Amino acid sequence: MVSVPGRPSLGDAEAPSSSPWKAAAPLCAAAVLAVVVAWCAARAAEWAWLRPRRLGRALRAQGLRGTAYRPLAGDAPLADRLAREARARPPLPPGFHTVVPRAMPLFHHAMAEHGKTSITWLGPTPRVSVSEPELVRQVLSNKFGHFHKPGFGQLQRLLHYGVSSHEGDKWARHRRIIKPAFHLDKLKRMLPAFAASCADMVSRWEGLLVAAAADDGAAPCEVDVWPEMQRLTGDVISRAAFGSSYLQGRRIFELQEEQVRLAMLIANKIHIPGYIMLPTRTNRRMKWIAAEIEGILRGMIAKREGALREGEATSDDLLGLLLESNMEHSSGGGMSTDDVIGECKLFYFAGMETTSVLLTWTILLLCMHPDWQDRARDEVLRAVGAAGTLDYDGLSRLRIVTMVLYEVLRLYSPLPSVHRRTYKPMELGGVRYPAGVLLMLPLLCIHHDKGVWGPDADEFRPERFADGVARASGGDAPPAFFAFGGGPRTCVGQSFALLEAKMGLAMILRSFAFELSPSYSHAPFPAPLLRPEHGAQVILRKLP
Ligand code: HEM
Repeated sequence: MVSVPGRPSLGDAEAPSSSPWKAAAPLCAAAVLAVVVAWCAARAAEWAWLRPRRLGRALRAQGLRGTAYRPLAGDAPLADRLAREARARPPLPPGFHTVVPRAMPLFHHAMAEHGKTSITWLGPTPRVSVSEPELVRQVLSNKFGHFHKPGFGQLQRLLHYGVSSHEGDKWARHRRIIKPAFHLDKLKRMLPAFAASCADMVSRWEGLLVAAAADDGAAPCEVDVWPEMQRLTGDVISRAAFGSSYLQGRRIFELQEEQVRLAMLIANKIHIPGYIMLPTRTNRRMKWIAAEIEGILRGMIAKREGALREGEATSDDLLGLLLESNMEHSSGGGMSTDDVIGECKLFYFAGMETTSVLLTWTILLLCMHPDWQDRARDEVLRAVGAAGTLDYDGLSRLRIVTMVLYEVLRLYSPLPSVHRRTYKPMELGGVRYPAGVLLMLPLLCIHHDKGVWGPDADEFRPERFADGVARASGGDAPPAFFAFGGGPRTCVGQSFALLEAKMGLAMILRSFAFELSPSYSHAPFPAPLLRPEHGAQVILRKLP
């Protein structure tokens, strides 16, 4: 650049005009940042504090009352005391199953104090628990589209994202495509897969008994049936979902098991917005597993779709049936590959732990009620013999086993509660709810309600199901049995679960006798399914 002495150079001339901008730039950036921070803080305050308070005020104005368990508001001692009392309860008197105060102490307390529709605060957000069966039925039927499932966080999306998370048209489309895969005719064809998994378990237990006998000459041995049932139902769903690709299915199952363990580790931090995005070791591992599972499923789906296009018959497994149904619906808008992956992941989550919880409590209750164990075993031996094949006809003859399973589902409902959020302002049971209220339907409490089930509601009495579910709660009232939910979103896999449970129980009953081990301690704990907190130790004996 040429500069003439005494005159400012071009560079000098430019300098004064650009310098105010240069000086202002950091100020502008700081101002923008301050606005963004203030906006985020206002949004966070609105969602985390102001909005819940407004909802609480609106509910109280409607006459609803409740109990708050807000540690910061000095309510912690009450919550602590209830939780302590629930855990320190003495052993149950034989025949009685007072599960609710132990498994849901806070809601039990709120309902005892404030009635069947009451509010509970676990933090600033009010939850309304509704336990009048007629109102629960109205919420689940969702006739006017007033209710949605509560929002699903990023963690849940990582674990599974299928029909249970969708709403509106997307939910209806997925449900239409999935439903045929669970049709009874299709389930009948999956029975050999169920039988193979049960036979593996029985021979494993026989091996344990042989080893125990070799050790000290005494034949019985102790088994914790909780992990055993998890293994069984994981195996069943791997075979039923992926047929010949069963080994890949098992790999998915193992990966998902690890994912659930990791999810439990971070469960108490997940309400922090964006927490799952942080590059912590657990988060990175979670994402790696999600990508690995997706990779395996994508490969399987591509192979099966290719075979379908070539006109090859699908196999009788859930994935094959799902793809077949998807192809039939493709003209009216089928599911994308990502959707199919989401549904496959959901089958594990929805189907595995629920059924293992049911089978575990069934074995424990049959230990506590040996007369029913004998009656159920006699029935199995009469219906199918000690070594006969357990086919669909044989399983449908098992009346006592079915009654036992329903009674266990009532007393120890695997899903103790389900949730809904009001989507629009609406009225329910004479109370006007604004949009955005979280409703908790405590299925377990309803199943133990003496006003509904009679004074023996806490007793194990399978004979109440002798005339079917519809008449079990007595009188002409519609059934107050919600173990599989209700309305259009009722469990799509309930026939699958019941067939699997009948098969598993029948195979165990005809090979083994069982009683509670002295090391067992009774502690139903919702985490979030109702599992035995300290395991389910039983003493097994091989039947002659
Ligand atoms: C004892 C076993 C089971 C119990 C107690 C159970 C319970 C339930 C309940 C209560 C719901 C309704 C949730 C709500 O309304 O928010 C549900 C939904 C669902 N269940 Fe099950 N379930 C069991 C087994 C299974 C199995 C074996 C499968 C599949 C393999 C399955 C798949 C599903 C699916 C996909 C949904 C969502 C349905 C929808 O939103 O449209 N479940 N289950």
